[in-house]
Amino acid sequence: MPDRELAAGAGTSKLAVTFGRFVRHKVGMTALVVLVLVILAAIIVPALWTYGYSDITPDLSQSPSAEHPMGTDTLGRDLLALVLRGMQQSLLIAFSVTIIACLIGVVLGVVSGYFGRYVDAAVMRLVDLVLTLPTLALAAFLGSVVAGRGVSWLGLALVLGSLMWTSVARLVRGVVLSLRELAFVDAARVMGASPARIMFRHLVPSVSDHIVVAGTLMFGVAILAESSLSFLGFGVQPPDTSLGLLVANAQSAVLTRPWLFYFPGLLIITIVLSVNYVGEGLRDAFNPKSSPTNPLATPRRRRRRTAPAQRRAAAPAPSGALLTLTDLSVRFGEHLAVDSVTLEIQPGEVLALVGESGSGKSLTGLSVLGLLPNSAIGDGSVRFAGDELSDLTFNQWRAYRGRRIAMILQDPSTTLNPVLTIGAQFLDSMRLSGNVTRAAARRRAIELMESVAIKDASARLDQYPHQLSGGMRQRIAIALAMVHDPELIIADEPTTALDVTVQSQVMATLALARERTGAAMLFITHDLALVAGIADRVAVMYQGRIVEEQDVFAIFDAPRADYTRRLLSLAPRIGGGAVEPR
Ligand SMILES: Nc1ncnc2c1ncn2[C@@H]1O[C@H](COP(=O)(O)OP(=O)(O)OP(=O)(O)O)[C@@H](O)[C@H]1O
Repeated sequence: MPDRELAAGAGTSKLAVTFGRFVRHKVGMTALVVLVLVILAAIIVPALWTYGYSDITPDLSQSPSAEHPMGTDTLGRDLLALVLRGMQQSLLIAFSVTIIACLIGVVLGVVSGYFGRYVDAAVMRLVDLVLTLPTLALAAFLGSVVAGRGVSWLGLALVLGSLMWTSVARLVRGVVLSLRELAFVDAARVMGASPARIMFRHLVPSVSDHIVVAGTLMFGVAILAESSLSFLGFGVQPPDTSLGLLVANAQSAVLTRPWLFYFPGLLIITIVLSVNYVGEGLRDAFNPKSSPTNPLATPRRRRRRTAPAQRRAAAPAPSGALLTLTDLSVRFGEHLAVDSVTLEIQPGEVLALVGESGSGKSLTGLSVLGLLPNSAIGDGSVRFAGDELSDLTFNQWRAYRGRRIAMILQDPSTTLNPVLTIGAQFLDSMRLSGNVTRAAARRRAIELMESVAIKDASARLDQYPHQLSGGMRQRIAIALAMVHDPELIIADEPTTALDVTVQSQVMATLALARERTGAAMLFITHDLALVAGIADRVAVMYQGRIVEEQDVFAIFDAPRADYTRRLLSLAPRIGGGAVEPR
């Protein structure tokens, strides 16, 4: 985990962390500087420059000189003054198009994603319809209508904006579809919030990063669209000008007076490339995991390290531990959620990580798989079988996730894909490690399901998760985690979402599956009673720190930390008796 981020992010908000990431994105930052310079030039220089864009000088068709740095056109107008005016108009139109398209796209996207069903179908058909329209031809037609009525740049921006919103609408709809089922939306509903409030107060801010990136990229497209329209004669009309119009006017003079063509052409390229690179930088800054080649995800000092294949053969950690966490910290702005956690798990060992809600257990587990939330800033070392994991790239992670380290999460109803049959989910998982025939996958899936006590496994393979009970779903999640015979299983509160009677069956299944494969396990729970039946060692976590770590017998017989004693006093006694280690 990038410690530079920790330094940059300590005591700062998510926005500041994102800004810090963007500032370190060299390409994005360089592009932003270029873009700002271009915009400043378009705003400031016309007021300082000797010539106005409509001034006629006696210097006809002059090549660049000290008097006219970009030369003059056939009418004697100074090209620098024209280019500056062209930049103003092109930037103004592109900016307006972006705002209009984003407004339409966000409103339709969020409404479509939130209401779903008929509303969604109607909006999506509208999107399809607009996508089938030949945008440029239609914009040319509408542009000529508005231009004919003397409508200015705003008319052109309205025409383009009303044709270019579809990508934003589809993006926002997709994100809202996945967000609307989350608990915070239900909570807002329960509090009596109106749909409009839920959409624009709760959902739109959650997609703001997507909107900013999409808007930036659209700005580049809008510059090109305006230039193309003006080039075709349907955009900005003389005596005013734009970059596209200047290029169009220079067409016939490319060989005789090339400066008329090169300067506005180069500016269009510069602006569009800069905007695109700024968009790329923003995307990486908002979501460092989004790009496998994102330099922010793999700081340079870490990229020098060996590839996973080489590291697999590397010597194990000196202690022989399978997993070693050293000084692991996770921070959200000023909040230190995990504070210098150091832990070891030996091959085949079960370490229980116990603590109350919010103590940092899940974040510790997620750190092992490099799956921290985007807003989290992590630091410290995670060594697995001698390999340092904290600096892997997206592709390098694939050698570990699901294959060598498996994770079982709290709620099987959300971890299993609701639209795939159980059989398809086994097949998908098995294909991670190479091609496997359907028949072979089916045989192995049945074997795995029987090993977690699923009766009638063959018939279950054709069912969907919603057709199974909660306990069955979690046992299938355990079987899925075992597909690749992982060396380490991270089980994060695997029974919390189940009712008490099913809990013990699932725990027994988990213990059996682990014993059968000999995998080590990090068992995360807030329930000390569960720990007794499965763990070899217990680490107790409180407010982000490990306050005690002992053998499972010692934890129950002679707890050292006050907090552990308090936890023990709260642990339920099955049948009223004491909690017994296994
Ligand atoms: N995405 C996030 N943004 C901000 N804070 C977060 C985020 N995820 C977790 N936290 C904070 O980090 C702390 C530890 O969270 P974590 O999920 O690791 O706790 P936990 O011990 O696993 O609790 P639980 O069993 O309730 O999940 C909590 O204070 C939580 O509020």
